[in-house]
Amino acid sequence: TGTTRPIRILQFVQRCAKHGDALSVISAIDSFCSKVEWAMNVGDKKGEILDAIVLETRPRWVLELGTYCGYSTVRIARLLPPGARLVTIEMNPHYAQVAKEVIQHAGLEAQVELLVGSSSILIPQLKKKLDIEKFDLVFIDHWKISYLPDTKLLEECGLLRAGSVLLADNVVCPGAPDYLHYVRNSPQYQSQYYQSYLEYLQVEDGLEKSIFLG
Ligand SMILES: CNc1ncnc2c1ncn2[C@@H]1O[C@H](/C=C/CNC(=O)c2cc(-c3ccc(F)cc3)cc(O)c2O)[C@H](F)[C@H]1O
Ligand SMILES: [Mg+2]
Repeated sequence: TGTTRPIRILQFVQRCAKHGDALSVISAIDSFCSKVEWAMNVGDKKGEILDAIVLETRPRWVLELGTYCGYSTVRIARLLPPGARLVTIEMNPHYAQVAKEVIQHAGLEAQVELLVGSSSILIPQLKKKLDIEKFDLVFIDHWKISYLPDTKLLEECGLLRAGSVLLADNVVCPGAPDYLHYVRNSPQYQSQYYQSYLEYLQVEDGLEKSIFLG
């Protein structure tokens, strides 16, 4: 009984962050998760690398796998050019509801399409459902064992184009070894590791940026 960690994060955001101010939502979550309760958000250090890659990519269509509480959803959506859209997939309805309210508090609901369901079911439906051609940027942050199968599914569904950027969280901790081997050895990808730290801790982690070559 009682609340869940995502609910406690949402309550802190609703109490301490200014409605419509994405930066205050981001810093409220980082403050809560670094001082009160750790949570698996990409966090402030890796978040700065994520921000830089969103800005350099200037994406029109972004896909996020694993919404959780919506922290990285807000980080990405706040940096999108007008008309650009972020599709985020979350299979846990409780997490999805929390994320929906976090995204609303940040005032970014117009830029975000939050889909509740498993990526393996929803990815093949995206072209039909959302009139999408290809994704310019994919942020991968769901179950680590699902990174590789879902990357192959994106390829098979024709959702990547030459130049599409995949950005994967946690390639060191907890790690995604089969995914890392694939993107670093496949001739279809140009891959680069960005060393950083696990969210809110002094443990190494990093992001892997992989450009699909088509
Ligand atoms: C498989 N298809 C899915 N489709 C839609 N939503 C999904 C799917 N699979 C999961 N979800 C959804 O995506 C989320 C899952 C995120 C998993 N993330 C982590 O495990 C993760 C773990 C650590 C970590 C590091 C050190 C340590 F000591 C303990 C933990 C750090 C991180 O940054 C992480 O991202 C959500 F929970 C799940 O419903
Ligand atoms: Mg992560």
